Amino acid sequence: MTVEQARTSMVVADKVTRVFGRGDGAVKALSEISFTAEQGTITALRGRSGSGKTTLLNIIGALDRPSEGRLLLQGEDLTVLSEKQRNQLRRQRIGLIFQSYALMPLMSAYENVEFGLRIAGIASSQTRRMAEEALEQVGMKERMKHRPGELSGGEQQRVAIARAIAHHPVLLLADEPTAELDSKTGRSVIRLFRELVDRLGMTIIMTTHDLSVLSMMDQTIALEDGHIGKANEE
Ligand SMILES: Nc1ncnc2c1ncn2[C@@H]1O[C@H](COP(=O)(O)OP(=O)(O)OP(=O)(O)O)[C@@H](O)[C@H]1O
Repeated sequence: MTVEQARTSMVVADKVTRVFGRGDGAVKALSEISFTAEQGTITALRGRSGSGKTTLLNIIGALDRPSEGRLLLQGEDLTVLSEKQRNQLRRQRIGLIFQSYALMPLMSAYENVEFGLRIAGIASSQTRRMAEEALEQVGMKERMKHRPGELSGGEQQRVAIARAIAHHPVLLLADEPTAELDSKTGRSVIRLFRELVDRLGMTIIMTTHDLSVLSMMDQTIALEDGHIGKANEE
């Protein structure tokens, strides 16, 4: 990796190691993981349960810090930032999608997205326009008055995606975004990801167990027990 590459890539993981606990009880969840994700691409982190996917995603999303190694976002080393700086960076530049959607059941789709923007500190004069725009981008504007319980799993996931992209992040991180969906709906979520990449220039990193979506990725990083797996060499 040249210095120039490190500066221009969206994400650079440089020998990222994460150890939980100390002494005899210590667990090495990640061991010297290095990879690069370029702007405008979709990367899958795949591997069995316990292989370290979520731990790595949390470090990329500045929710956690490596024990050793560096994580660069747009050339900036996240590992040297204070917690306050990391929170601010996450609010401005990163969108997060969780497996279980994490939508508020008593709020409509629109209110869920708008609430997310308010929490992110967006001025109230802007939140309506930004929430509607995000719901439009995921094809949910017509159904935005519905509550999550009145929507299908695929539609709920679209609302969760709208909430994650409404503040215009450069990087979208998704933990098992297709796990709760049937394979057809799962593929349509990945097609939506592709549109976000092509139309908005977003960069997406997602974890998955789902082999059927891997052909739709630009890059797959296989993890095995916290190491980069042999599958990457195939
Ligand atoms: N906070 C923690 N404290 C201690 N050990 C942890 C912690 N978080 C993760 N681990 C351990 O680190 C390893 C990797 O876990 P991780 O959740 O990253 O795997 P994963 O590939 O995302 O699994 P899954 O697909 O089940 O979510 C596991 O052995 C796990 O038990």
